[in-house]
Amino acid sequence: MTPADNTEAGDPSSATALEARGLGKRYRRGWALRDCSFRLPAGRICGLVGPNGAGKSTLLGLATRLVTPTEGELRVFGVPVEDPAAMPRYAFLSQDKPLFKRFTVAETLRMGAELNPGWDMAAAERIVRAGPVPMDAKVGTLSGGQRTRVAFALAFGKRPDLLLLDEPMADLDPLARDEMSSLLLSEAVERGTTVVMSSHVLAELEDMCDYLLVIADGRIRMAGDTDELVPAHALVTGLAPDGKPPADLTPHTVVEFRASGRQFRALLRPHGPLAPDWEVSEPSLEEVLLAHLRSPGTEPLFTRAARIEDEGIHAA
Ligand SMILES: Nc1ncnc2c1ncn2[C@@H]1O[C@H](COP(=O)(O)OP(=O)(O)OP(=O)(O)O)[C@@H](O)[C@H]1O
Repeated sequence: MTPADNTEAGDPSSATALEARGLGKRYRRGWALRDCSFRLPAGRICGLVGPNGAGKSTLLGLATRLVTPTEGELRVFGVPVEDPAAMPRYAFLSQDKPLFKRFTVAETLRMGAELNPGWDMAAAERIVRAGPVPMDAKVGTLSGGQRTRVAFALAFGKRPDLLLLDEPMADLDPLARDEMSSLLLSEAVERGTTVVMSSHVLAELEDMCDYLLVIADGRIRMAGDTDELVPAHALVTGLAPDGKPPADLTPHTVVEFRASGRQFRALLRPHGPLAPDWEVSEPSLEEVLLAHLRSPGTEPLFTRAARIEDEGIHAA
């Protein structure tokens, strides 16, 4: 797909917000991200999940030009990320949310207006006022949660088509977290903004995200629509008298196997009928994620929407 195909298409929902091909970043210590190929369709709320050091911030850094790739390419709405034309399309909220402490909230928003041609002051003020955060307060005097709200206002005021968030809710109390997630969802849905949000809170991802990128050891392990990824798995329990995986499991991709006493419990991707004497249920998103995070060696799984052709990746 050419950039023109992607950005000029009448239906924005048919566009691709992010597309990575063979993307990789190597530091002196080794690869932080490797062989990263995926597609994120526009308009999705995408959770970026993985253990500490998996490569999530590196991927967000590559998407915002804070990190230079060692290999491969990344496109934002069809435009190579290094092309200045990509910059107005996205906003980034980093973990440390850098803001000028001596500026008041109002001055911070005015700075946003001056730096961003498409600035939407009404939207930025609405987000701040819902706090409530006093407009004349210096940023340095605000609580962590209030600062997060101002940072969100700065990001949304830019009216980005793609919003990249690195653990945005980490410093919020449960109430503020709930409030900011609703705000994030309603603002994103209203404008069709694509969101990529890294988080360690699996319940948060389950509530908010309709798309997932799961990373472990610098590689994409699972990518695609949540409502296809989860049903591609089954949670089965059955008899394993010797504590070993029974032969009936062989045709299936076993993500995780646990034996206790004479019973086993396995999370698997079925390939064909399951043994009739097993008890089978559909796992929750959290169960699927935990099993994959505990078993990073499992064959990667990509749904059709996430898959980059000819990369030898198995579709769900
Ligand atoms: N500037 C850097 N120089 C050297 N190594 C780095 C640098 N930034 C990241 N790394 C390494 O790259 C790997 C991926 O780090 P990254 O910060 O992307 O992980 P993460 O998934 O965001 O982790 P966390 O959940 O802890 O924030 C880690 O091994 C990290 O030590």
